[in-house]
Amino acid sequence: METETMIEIRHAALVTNNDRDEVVRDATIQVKDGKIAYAGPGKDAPEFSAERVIDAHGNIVMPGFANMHTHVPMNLFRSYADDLDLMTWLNTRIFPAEDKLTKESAYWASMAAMCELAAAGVVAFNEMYFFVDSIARAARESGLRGVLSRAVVTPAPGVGERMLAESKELFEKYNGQGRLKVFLSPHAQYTVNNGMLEQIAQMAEELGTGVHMHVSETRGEHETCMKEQGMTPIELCRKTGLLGVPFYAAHCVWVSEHDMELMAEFGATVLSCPKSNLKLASGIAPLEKMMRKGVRVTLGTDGAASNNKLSMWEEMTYASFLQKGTTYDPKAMPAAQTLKLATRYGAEALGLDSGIVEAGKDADLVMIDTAGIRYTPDYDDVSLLVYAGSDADVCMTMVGGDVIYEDGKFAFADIGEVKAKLAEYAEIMKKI
Ligand SMILES: N[C@@H](CCSC[C@H]1O[C@@H](n2cnc3c(=O)[nH]cnc32)[C@H](O)[C@@H]1O)C(=O)O
Ligand SMILES: [Zn+2]
Repeated sequence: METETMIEIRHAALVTNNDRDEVVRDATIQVKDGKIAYAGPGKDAPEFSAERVIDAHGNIVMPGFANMHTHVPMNLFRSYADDLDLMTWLNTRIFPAEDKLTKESAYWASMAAMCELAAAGVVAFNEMYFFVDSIARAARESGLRGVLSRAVVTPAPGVGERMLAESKELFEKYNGQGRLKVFLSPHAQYTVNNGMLEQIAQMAEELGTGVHMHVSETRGEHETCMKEQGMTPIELCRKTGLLGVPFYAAHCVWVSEHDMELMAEFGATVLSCPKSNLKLASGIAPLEKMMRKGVRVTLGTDGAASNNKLSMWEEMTYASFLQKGTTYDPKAMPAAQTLKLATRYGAEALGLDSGIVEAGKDADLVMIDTAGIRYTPDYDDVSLLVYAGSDADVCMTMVGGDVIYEDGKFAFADIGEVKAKLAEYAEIMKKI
């Protein structure tokens, strides 16, 4: 990867994403050693001996997205199984296809996802899957920040223990290496027994790491858990100790008032995937209510087989509009708050030092090309981004000061090769 240590971006419209939601016109952003050295009015910028100057000529610079729930190798399964509910989708189509995955195919599918994420302005992703070595390899090559986790399931005695041991090895191998971190991951309440949930909570406590889990995704999950365990999945997470460690709960569509209070009390993070929840007909998560109760809410896409795009732009639109539409309150999830859910709140939840564009932060930035007709006229840049923006507008993605994507080109991948590999592996899936 070609890297310059000192880059200066001039004449940008800077969406800082700070507490005051400041937008700075004709801004200069100076990047040195992976960090933002200066971000503010161009006229006040200090002298800077840049190795590269980017003339942003009015383009928007904003913090990159944190995609908080992904299964990146599932890029191989896009359009493979549509129009099914979660359980039918998993049991009849996805699990059999996953049996045919290999280290190599999982790597190339992850590479495809890295390209899709980088080109759409994502700087960090929070991942749950298996073939974690393949994912780590793709993530490292891409330069994206990745929080990886090995999903644990307990279909038969001994299986979960083996997967948990593997999770610990992965933690030792990758956590804190470069831009990678490692969490633990019970797949879901309906695939993991209570004893294993307790073991995972204990190990997370010992390792000092987080836990990423699918929680209360469907009505069936909620009802079965109530019937069999006499409590909700979130209440079970408290009972087994999972809420006592940094806890990252994907979906949370079927949550009770008490669940929301528990999540607020324990500081859990909700990873909402509004599009995936709609496509699998799981429902709509009550984000507005959760936020009013003090729960930290962030956004993710889920995998390419249930979305079917890894677009944080679309998640922002769906998240905001669904809350407005279901609460009958147009003030619900306004643009600036929605942008924070998709960027800063995720970065903060993952312990990253980005999500705001200001001096001292890591330079995890994206540049938005404002030449398109949708950016004219320009009354409000944040509104334009959230309500009118899209993947295609991203013209540059920078992580830790490294430009990993620019004007259709990837610093880390030959897109033709990635596409050819996926086409080849798809032939195997077609035979199932
Ligand atoms: N069965 C694997 C471990 C599971 S990886 C994570 C799993 O989550 C599945 N998955 C993807 N999206 C969702 C979702 O929205 N809800 C529940 N599971 C999902 C995905 O297909 C994958 O099987 C093994 O043998 O090691
Ligand atoms: Zn998922």
